Amino acid sequence: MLKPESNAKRLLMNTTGIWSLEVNGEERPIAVPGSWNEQYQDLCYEEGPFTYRTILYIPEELSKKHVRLYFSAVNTDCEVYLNEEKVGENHIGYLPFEIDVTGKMKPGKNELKVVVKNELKVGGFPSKVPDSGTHTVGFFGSFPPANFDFFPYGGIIRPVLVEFTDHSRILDIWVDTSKSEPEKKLGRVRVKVEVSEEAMGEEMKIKLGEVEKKLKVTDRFIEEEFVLDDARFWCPEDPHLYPLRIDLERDEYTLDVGIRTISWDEKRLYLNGKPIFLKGFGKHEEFPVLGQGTFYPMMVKDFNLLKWINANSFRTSHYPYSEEWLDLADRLGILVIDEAPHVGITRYHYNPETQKIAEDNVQRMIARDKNHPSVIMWSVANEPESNHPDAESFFKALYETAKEMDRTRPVVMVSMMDAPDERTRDVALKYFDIVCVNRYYGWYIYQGRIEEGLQALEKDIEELYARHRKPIFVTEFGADAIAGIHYDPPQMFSEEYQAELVEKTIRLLLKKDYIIGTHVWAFADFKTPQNVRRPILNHKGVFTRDRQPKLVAHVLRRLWSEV
Ligand SMILES: O=C(O)[C@H]1O[C@@H](Oc2ccc([N+](=O)[O-])cc2)[C@H](O)[C@@H](O)[C@@H]1O
Repeated sequence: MLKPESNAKRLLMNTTGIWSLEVNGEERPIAVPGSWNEQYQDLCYEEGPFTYRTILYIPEELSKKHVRLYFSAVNTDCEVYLNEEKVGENHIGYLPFEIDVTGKMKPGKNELKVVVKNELKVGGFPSKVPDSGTHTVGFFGSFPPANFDFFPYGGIIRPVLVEFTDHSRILDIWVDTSKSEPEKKLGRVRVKVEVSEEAMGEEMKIKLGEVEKKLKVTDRFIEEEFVLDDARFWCPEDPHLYPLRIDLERDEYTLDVGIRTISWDEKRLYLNGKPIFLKGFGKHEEFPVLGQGTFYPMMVKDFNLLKWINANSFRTSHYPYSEEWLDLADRLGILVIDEAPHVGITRYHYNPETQKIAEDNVQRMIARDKNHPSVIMWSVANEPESNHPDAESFFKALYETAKEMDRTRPVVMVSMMDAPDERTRDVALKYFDIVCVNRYYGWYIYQGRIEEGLQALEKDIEELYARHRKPIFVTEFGADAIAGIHYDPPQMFSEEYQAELVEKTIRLLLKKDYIIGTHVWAFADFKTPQNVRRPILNHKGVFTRDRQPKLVAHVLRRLWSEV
């Protein structure tokens, strides 16, 4: 599935703006994209279902085109109706889905209706804590009872687009540069294009940079290889993109291609044959008032801050982000660990039906993001209950699903398990290419005792390496700091404590030659469900929720300029 594009042969209509939301038979204005929870106080904790409506006006000539509705993301379960006819449904958030409505758009006025429910479900997506009784403590008494640590925002969170094309059209494009030889500056770009039946017999032009190939379309799938001498390899220092242009007689599509290779061995991760160390963060796509609604200034600001702080990467914890994040990452040279919307997976997910859904989610993420040079790794889940015996076959299947679609990138699962305590033994981590772990020494354990925490961390990491003999990526560590709180000697929740813990953890991990990266949790403060550990926000941000630096930001900026 290709992201809709506007060009000389394709027309794109954006429905962004004020839609109508029906709540208990009453109509209210609602912004799309956005989350309902932050636009109305009385809807803050509501799961719906709520009915969204908007009107689409279509000129007559466009109603005869191939028409596709593209929902960039709806959280979470939804049914879509066009002029009162049900045209589609979708059941996972954070991933796009398309609906072919060719022949169903009338000239003039059309009503688009979307019924959305954002229900937390035990064993479902989004995941609910199995026991959410009011007398349980800590996260298990959270409200709303999300089985994860960020606010479960609902609604049409990303743009809804209507794309008009000819019936003869380009359906998908795959780009593979993994056979390139960086030492020889030799770029090999394999391009595969899928077209509709109607394109058969047409002439196609495929142009990469200055090289153009012409051919006659005789098959739904067309494959070509471009060989470039003296290629500019895409990397954080020089994120060079070559425009790839596909032309049919009645359709066209342009995609930016970065030529680069990814590889790994027992100890290291390599970009273009050279070891790369990942410096950066886990983060969230959320903001006051907007909830999880797409918001472009925040993306530009966050990339600006990533550059300012000398980071080279981030993880799209704990769901795929808006596609524009990846377009910007390609352009600016930031590496991305792309994570499936699988957070809070428990033993209640380990059944064939849910496994099928999870496999589908992984496939949909890879289908969406496969062509981005910035995506360096696929993560199939964050912190599942992976010490449960049934986790083994579940995650093995997700690993294989990802590998079947893409053998060129490492596939990982982010584990909070496999610590020295035998009860945390991870049964699935062994299947993955790189060992990714989240560790909170000096925070949840060894509270207030940074030095002892570091010793325990070192032992833990050494044991992990001895068990797995694979590169280790510490995908989370950190401490809450409430901006403006200072304390000496450093106390938990002070800016000093966070700065010391983060700096010392990174310095310790840098000494191990099998550590391929350290990602601080988190980039910025973010809203969570209500519970005793969270004064409205998770305060582990290196930046505040409105993107101002805490003390640790200055420390990281200096540290990361040296490594
Ligand atoms: O807690 C955090 O700040 C972050 O850590 C991770 O979740 C944990 C929650 C509790 C414990 N614990 O009690 O040990 C450890 C980890 C999650 O990946 C992340 O979404 C969350 O925001």
